[in-house]
Amino acid sequence: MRYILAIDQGTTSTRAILFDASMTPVQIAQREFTQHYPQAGWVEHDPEEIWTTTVEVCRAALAKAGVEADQVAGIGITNQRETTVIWDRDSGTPIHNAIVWQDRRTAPICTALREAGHGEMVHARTGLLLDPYFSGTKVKWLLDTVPGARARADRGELLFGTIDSFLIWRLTGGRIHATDATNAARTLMYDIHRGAWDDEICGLLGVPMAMLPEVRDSAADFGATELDILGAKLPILGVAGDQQAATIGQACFSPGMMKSTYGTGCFALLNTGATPVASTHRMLTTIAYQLEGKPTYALEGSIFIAGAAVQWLRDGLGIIETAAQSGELAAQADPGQSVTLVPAFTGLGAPYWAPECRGAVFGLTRNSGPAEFAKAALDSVAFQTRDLWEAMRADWEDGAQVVLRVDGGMSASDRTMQGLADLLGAPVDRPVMQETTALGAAWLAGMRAGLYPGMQAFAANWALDRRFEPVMAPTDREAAYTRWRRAVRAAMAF
Ligand SMILES: Nc1ncnc2c1ncn2[C@@H]1O[C@H](COP(=O)(O)OP(=O)(O)O)[C@@H](O)[C@H]1O
Ligand SMILES: O=P(O)(O)OC[C@H](O)CO
Repeated sequence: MRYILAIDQGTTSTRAILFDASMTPVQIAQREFTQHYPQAGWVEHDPEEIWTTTVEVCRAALAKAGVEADQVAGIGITNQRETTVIWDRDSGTPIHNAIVWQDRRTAPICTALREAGHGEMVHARTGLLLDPYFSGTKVKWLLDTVPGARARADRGELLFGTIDSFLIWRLTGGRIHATDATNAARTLMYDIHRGAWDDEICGLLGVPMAMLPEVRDSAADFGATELDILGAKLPILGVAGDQQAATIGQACFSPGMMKSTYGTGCFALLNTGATPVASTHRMLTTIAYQLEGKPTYALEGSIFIAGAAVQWLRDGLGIIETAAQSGELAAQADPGQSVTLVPAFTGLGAPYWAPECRGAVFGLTRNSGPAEFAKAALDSVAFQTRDLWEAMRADWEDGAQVVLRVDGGMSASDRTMQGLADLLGAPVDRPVMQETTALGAAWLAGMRAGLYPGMQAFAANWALDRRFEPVMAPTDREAAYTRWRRAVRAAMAF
C-alpha cells in the first residue's frame, strides 16, 4: 500500500493527514501552537514552533497508522497564507517571529503607499489591495525594524517566504527555496498576469529580489525531505495555500464553481477560468491553482471573522460552552427582534477593507439576551457571505450560474448553512468529505506521484452530504440584508 502525507499548517494548529491510495484519510495528528499578541492588532507565530509541530504531527500520523515512511509516495503542503517569515540563508534561523496574516501593524505603510498613488498599479498587477493582510508590507516592516536586517538582506544573507517556503527550506535541509503560484499570489509582490515577481513593487517596498523564492506549479518537484526527519527521503510534490487547496479539494475546477470555507474566518473563491477577472467590487483576483505552467484564476472574498464570532460567544461572552451549542441557543431567539452584530473585531475584510473599523451590535431591546446574541453571531456569517456573493456575481459575467460548495468547521452548523441558503436565495452544497484542504494538497502530490487520478476522475469523486435549499420569503430576505448594510455603514461611521 502506498500513501500520501498532507501537511496542513493552519493559523491555530498544525496537522498531518495520511491518505491511502484511494484518497481516503486514514490517520490524522494535530498540534495547536502559541498565538503571540505583542500589542493590540499584532499577531505573531514562532517559526520554530511551526517547524517542531510540523515534524511532530508528521511522525505521529505515520506512527499511529503503523505506516513506514518509505511507504509514502509524496508529501503535499498546504498552509495559512500571507504569514511572513524571514530567515538567515546559512543558519536557517528566523530573524523575528512570523507576522501573521491577521496582523494589522502595517496599516500606516499601506496608507502611505495609497496616498502616494500606488494603489491602482499594485491592484492591476497583483490582484490585491493595499491592506496589511498581505505579505509585502510585513516584509518591509521587518526589514525596516529588525536591527541590521536591511543591510543583511542587501548582502543576500536573508530569505523571505510564506509558511510553505519556510517548511520546504527546513524539510529539504536548506536546499530548496521555492513556493507555488497560489502562495506567491498572496504576497503583494507577484504579478499574477506575467507570473513573475514585480521589480517595481519590490522597489517600492525596499525588498531585494534575491530574497524571494522561486515560483513553481502547485503540482511540481519541491525537493525531498532530509533522511533523518521522517526516516526516508520523501519527495514534496504538491504545494498550495490553504484556501486554494480547499478549492481543489472541493473540485471547483470549472468556471462558476465557488467554495466557501467557514473556519476562524471565511474565504470564498470563485473559479473564473484561464483569464483573470479584475474586480470592480473590491474582491481580490488570485490564482486558484497552477498546473503545467497554466494558472487558473479566481475571485476571492476574504472575511476575517466567521467561526471566531462563535468563539467570542464562548470565550468572550461565556454564553455557550461548545461551538455546537450556538445553533441550539440561536434557535431560541425571539423572532420579533432584529439584533444585528457587525463582527469587525479585527477590522472588516472584503468588500469593505476597513482595518480600523471595530465591532458593533445594533437593535438591542430590554429583552435581548444570549439567544439573540447567538443568532446575531451566526447570521453575521451569512450576511458577510451575501456581501461577497453580490460582489462576485456583479464582477463576473456568468454570475447568475454560480454553484456554492461549503466546508470548514462551521459548515457543520445546519442552522448557519440553512441561514446562508436563505439569505443568498440559492442552494448551498455541503460535501461528505470535510477534509477538503488536506485533500486538495494530497491530490496535487498524489497526482504528481502517479498514485491519484487526473482532474476529471478526482472531480467525479466529490459526494454531496446535504443540499440546503432557500425557504425564506424573498421580501424577508431583502429586508434583513438591507438592515445588515445599514449596520455596517453605521459601524464604519463610528
Ligand atoms: N457546530 C458549530 N456551530 C458553529 N460554529 C462552529 C461549529 N463547529 C465549529 N465551529 C466554529 O468553526 C471554527 C473551527 O473551524 P476550523 O475549520 O477548524 O477552523 P480553523 O481551520 O480556522 O482553525 C471555530 O471558530 C468554531 O467556533
Ligand atoms: O489557517 P486558516 O484556515 O485560518 O486560513 C488562513 C488563510 O489562509 C488566510 O488567508
